[in-house]
Amino acid sequence: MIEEKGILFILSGPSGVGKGTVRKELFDQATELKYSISMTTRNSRPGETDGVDYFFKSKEEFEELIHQNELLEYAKYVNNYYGTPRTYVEQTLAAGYDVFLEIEVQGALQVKENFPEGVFIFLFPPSLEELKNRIVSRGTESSDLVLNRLKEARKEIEMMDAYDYVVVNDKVEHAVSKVQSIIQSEHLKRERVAKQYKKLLEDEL
Ligand SMILES: Nc1ncnc2c1ncn2[C@@H]1O[C@H](COP(=O)(O)OP(=O)(O)OP(=O)(O)O)[C@@H](O)[C@H]1O
Ligand SMILES: Nc1nc2c(ncn2[C@@H]2O[C@H](COP(=O)(O)O)[C@@H](O)[C@H]2O)c(=O)[nH]1
Repeated sequence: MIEEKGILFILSGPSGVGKGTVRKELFDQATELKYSISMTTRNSRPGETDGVDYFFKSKEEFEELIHQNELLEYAKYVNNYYGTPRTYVEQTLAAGYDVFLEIEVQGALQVKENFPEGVFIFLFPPSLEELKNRIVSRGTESSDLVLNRLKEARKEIEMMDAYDYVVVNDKVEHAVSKVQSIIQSEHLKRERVAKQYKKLLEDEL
């Protein structure tokens, strides 16, 4: 019997490139994906809701989750912790649903160690100048934090080669359509492999 597990998709890339925007648009269209809501110790931004955008935690609560091995991955990013709840991801994949993570690069590399079969997508900005414009125009960070995020972005872009796919977020609809094509083709790939495997088993019997 072939196990029908879901596929883990990881969308990553520098702050401000548009990961959240692309993910929200994708989810408006692709209802079969399950989004894993992250934990964070950063303060909520206006309009963000606990349990929808993030699970907001204190530093102590987050460190306890680390200690209890409750996180699939976590990273300290510009003075705050961010992490992915392990149980949700493992149970949802085991139930046969695809899971979608939207996380920064250190975390994505940790996931790759434990889930090498995951599909890793790097969202790339049209230019560094445009990346800066996007973070600044979002208006959620002070100028110090914008600089820290841009410094981090340079390091993150250097890790791009570790990903399976690179998608340029020039126009949101283009980027979303490329991510949708990646999802479809990964399903076709796995169906093909499963068929070959089934045939191999039948031939052996
Ligand atoms: N293709 C695009 N063209 C122009 N602006 C965009 C595009 N994609 C996203 N933006 C804008 O850029 C800003 C940053 O986008 P978003 O918050 O989605 O980035 P992010 O990668 O999720 O950031 P972070 O990692 O900091 O959470 C937002 O103001 C968003 O509206
Ligand atoms: N390693 C992880 N990174 C995460 C997770 N959830 C979000 N993120 C990333 O953190 C930065 C900053 O996010 P912001 O909401 O403060 O702008 C960004 O790159 C997110 O994608 C996670 O669970 N693990």
